[in-house]
Amino acid sequence: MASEDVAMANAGEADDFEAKSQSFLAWLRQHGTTISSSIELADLRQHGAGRGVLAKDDIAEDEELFSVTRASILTIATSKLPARVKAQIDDPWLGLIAAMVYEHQQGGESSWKPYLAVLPADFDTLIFWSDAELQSLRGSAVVDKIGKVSADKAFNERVIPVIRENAEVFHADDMNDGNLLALCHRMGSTIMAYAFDLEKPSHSQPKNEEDGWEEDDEESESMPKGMIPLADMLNADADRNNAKLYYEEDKVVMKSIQPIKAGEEIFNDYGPLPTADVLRRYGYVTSNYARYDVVEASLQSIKDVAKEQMKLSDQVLAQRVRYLDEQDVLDDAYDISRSCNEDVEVFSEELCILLQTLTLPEAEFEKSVRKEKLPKPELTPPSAELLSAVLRQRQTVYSMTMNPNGGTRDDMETTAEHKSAHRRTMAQQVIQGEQQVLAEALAMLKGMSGSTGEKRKAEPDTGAMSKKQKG
Ligand SMILES: C[S@@+](CC[C@H](N)C(=O)[O-])C[C@H]1O[C@@H](n2cnc3c(N)ncnc32)[C@H](O)[C@@H]1O
Repeated sequence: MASEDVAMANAGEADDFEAKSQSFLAWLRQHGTTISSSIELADLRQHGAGRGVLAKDDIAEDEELFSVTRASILTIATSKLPARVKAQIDDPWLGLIAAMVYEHQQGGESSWKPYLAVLPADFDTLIFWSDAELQSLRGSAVVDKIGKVSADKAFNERVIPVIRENAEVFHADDMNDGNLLALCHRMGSTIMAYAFDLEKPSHSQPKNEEDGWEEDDEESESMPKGMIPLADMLNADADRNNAKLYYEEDKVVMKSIQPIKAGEEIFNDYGPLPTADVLRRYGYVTSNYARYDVVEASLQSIKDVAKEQMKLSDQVLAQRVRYLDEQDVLDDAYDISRSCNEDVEVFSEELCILLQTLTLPEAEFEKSVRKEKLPKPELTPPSAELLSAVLRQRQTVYSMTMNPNGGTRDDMETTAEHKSAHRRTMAQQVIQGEQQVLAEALAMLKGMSGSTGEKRKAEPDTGAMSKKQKG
């Protein structure tokens, strides 16, 4: 939504918004939260960013901004959900969903009521998009990562039956399965955008100190999850991250990691996410994350183009792919990154090995197999040409329904129409970002292959390398 629309839509609840913030702050203090007098919880709806935390005074590096007691973090362990019900759900993420559904259903009886009142009830995360809205993201691999089907299966099979079985505990007697599923979606999306993976106190150091980013998905899935009041009121900005959460024995502490000027916003670190994933997980887009944008090239698309371009028989293609699988270097899909992203290669080593393997002359491939060696992770002219063809084909898959007015029209009347238009505008930004990735990658490949776009026969390895591999 444009900021005026957000302001208009929110005008009616202005007082309510502020009253909720105040009662949340009072609740935090009652529960042992300490808050530096140099920061404030602010209304950033004019900027389309809900609540956020601002510096009121200049803040030095490594200054404590606030601390939250472990007991006020909402987890499956701290929730008042009866132990016998907790024992029925053994997954950290589903457990927290059940705990949040329980606390939400307790209404005024919940110890977290003033906190739950500042959490959103409405989301723009992709799980809530209609099929028509998702069409505007066609081409982006993010559409296949939403996971609605598997989430619904988990809710329907592992959470809702537990709620039904304990309907009295959950005050869910008069709720049908549709209402319960909607509540699971709401809590699941809240967790995705707000929850933290809780580290053990003994670490007493920032999340994943090694590189400052979040741990990978697999590691993250098994960690206990918790909703940390106030810590989750920090917005994010890939370019201006200035705060970090530290885990101590009986509290968590947010500290500045660089000097912050009075009036500046305090940002937490959401990780090096492509714009598409910021939209999927957090329901908004910003150009700040564009340097992390990627385009996925699937193994299948590479095989299809190789078959056509290199004139490989099915048998040869299968033999080469099998060899890479046996060597454990085969992926289902390969990310193409941007050269301005210093953290990764534009073309990964695994992708280069695949392309090399597919373009090697037969005798060289057989030699590699005999010696049990993989081709070097380099881009030779033939492999650069193969990749160019893959990426040119990839360009054609994207949704082409660009809206020159940025999604909004004068004749839009309902909130639903505005919401849908806003979502399509965000989708456009994702698609444009991915097309930029493709355009840059193709320009780089042109330099490597000297390609005119015409097909060339496979040539022996001449050792051309991608920009970053050289460095
Ligand atoms: C952890 S919460 C941060 C607090 C949130 N603004 C609120 O009012 O509750 C994450 C959510 O904040 C919003 N958000 C975070 N960073 C943002 C930004 N830079 N611009 C706009 N919205 C942002 C997104 O809606 C996201 O899902």
